[in-house]
Amino acid sequence: MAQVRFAATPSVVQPAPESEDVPPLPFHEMGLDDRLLKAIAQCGWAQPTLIQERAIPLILEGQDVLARGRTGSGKTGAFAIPTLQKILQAKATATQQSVRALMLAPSRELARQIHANVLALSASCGRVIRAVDVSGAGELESQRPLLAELPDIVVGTPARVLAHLRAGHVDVRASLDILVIDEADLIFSFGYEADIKAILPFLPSVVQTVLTSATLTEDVLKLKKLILHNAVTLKLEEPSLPEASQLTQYQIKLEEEDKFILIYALFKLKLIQGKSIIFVNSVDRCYKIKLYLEQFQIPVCVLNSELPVTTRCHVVSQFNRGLYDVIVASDEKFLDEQHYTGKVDHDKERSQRKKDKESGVARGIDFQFVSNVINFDFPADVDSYIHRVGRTARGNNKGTALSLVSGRELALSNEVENYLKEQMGVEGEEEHVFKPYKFRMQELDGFKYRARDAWRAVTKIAIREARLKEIKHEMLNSAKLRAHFEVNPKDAQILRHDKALHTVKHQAHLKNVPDYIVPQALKKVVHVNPRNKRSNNPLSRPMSQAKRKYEMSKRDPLKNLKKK
Ligand SMILES: Nc1ncnc2c1ncn2[C@@H]1O[C@H](COP(=O)(O)OP(=O)(O)OP(=O)(O)O)[C@@H](O)[C@H]1O
Repeated sequence: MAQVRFAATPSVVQPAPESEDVPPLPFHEMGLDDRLLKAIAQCGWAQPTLIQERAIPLILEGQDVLARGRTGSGKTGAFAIPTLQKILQAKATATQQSVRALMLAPSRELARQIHANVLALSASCGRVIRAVDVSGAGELESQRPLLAELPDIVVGTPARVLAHLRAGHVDVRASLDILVIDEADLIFSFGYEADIKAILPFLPSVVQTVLTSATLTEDVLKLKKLILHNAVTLKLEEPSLPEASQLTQYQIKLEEEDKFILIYALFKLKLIQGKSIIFVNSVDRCYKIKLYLEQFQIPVCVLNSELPVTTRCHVVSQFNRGLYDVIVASDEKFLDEQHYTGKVDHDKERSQRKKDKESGVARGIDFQFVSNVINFDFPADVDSYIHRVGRTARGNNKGTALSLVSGRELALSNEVENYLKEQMGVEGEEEHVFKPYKFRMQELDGFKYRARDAWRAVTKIAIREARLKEIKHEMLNSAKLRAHFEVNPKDAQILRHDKALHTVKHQAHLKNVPDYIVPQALKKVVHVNPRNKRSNNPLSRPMSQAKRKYEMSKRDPLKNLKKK
């Protein structure tokens, strides 16, 4: 039956050393402060990733660095650790508090993540290091007090940081030691080039600069020329995705109906272990899968371009905290939104931005400890595949990717596999990067009828209602609209009591998996419905309402007492 089981909770593996004779340089041999080593250990980072091993010593030496590393290679730690070390060193002798590091990221989500990483890595330093994230959506003026305290590290999007510098909320000309521009290629795609240029006159004439990027585009090289001096370029010759020992990539050829039958069975029979992201190609499909899986009591959350940035951050943080095991993500239109970056589109960059059309969800956002990525719909191109699959097997963790490929998607999947084969140096027609996911679909016949029922129940109207419901929920919770609702409580009421939702027809039987539909081969390994067994408790057996009432009253000691 299911010959391949998904990876269990990820375990840590060693980073590949450059050659057999050169062992990786461990963190404790990098001359780092004990407080940092303690925090690194608390993050669970046993060994540096390749990019960390190379970049940390260079940045500590004071070199300008352009670090190209594949997605999930640990670039944030590569610049955050040496920055913190330098700040600790400087503060040991400094007499004045000042802003020493500026970290720019192309989106609020990424800025928030960098900030969270910096806080985690400085957790053992007590109050010695202060870091603020100014990328939030609030008023510029409200962040002024944060900057007035001269935090050691300021994190933000280029537009926000520039606005503060122009407003005179902070002056770093005499104090800044290090400038980091993370995801430099996205800085261009998101139209921040002009802001970066405008920031430069507010910086000291000489400042150590670190650029990180997943790709070395022309734009990134231009930026390197503009702001880096005698920089070392770390162009790690790694394939775009981790090697097979860290990331297992499976593929199964299935048409639409079999796709939804399979995911139902995989989740319901717990053949997938650990946290998973299911990728689809549109917002509608996102809700379709959510409403479909929810009928089987498989709780999932959604992430898509319609949700405001705060909600998206909230969803990712809930997922990271383990509140959900499954996220359904779609990436359509993600970057066309003004609110993603908090910035007006620049026409010039628009066409380029479209190329990145899925990086918003998939790229840069750090879903933690994702064991599996499932491509329910196959992505549109190689880049999208890499960005999606790059959400698992991050840092030194292991992961699995499973692509469900229909006949129409086969050509795309071959294209992606050929690209990966070339990158990984896999030769020969018979050799594959995508392992076949061997699942005998005919044994899922018992699941078919339930799956069809549930799939059909998710009508277009149900999807529209689900999307509307989420938007209404966002409006009711919007900080910006709160004042309006206080003055106009009727508006809030209307939103709350708008016409009843055409929710998906509730089919109680779908939540259980009767034993007779479980494939014979899996009966011994899966444990579904432990409550299916007849129990001695009469209340747990199916019974009419009248009978239940009678049983309840029989069990209620007070009622029994009264009768006596
Ligand atoms: N040395 C390490 N050991 C184990 N895990 C690590 C290590 N360094 C970083 N990680 C983890 O790996 C994940 C990816 O790190 P990070 O976000 O810095 O990657 P990235 O290269 O910036 O990726 P992207 O380009 O997609 O943003 C994070 O969850 C991080 O906690």
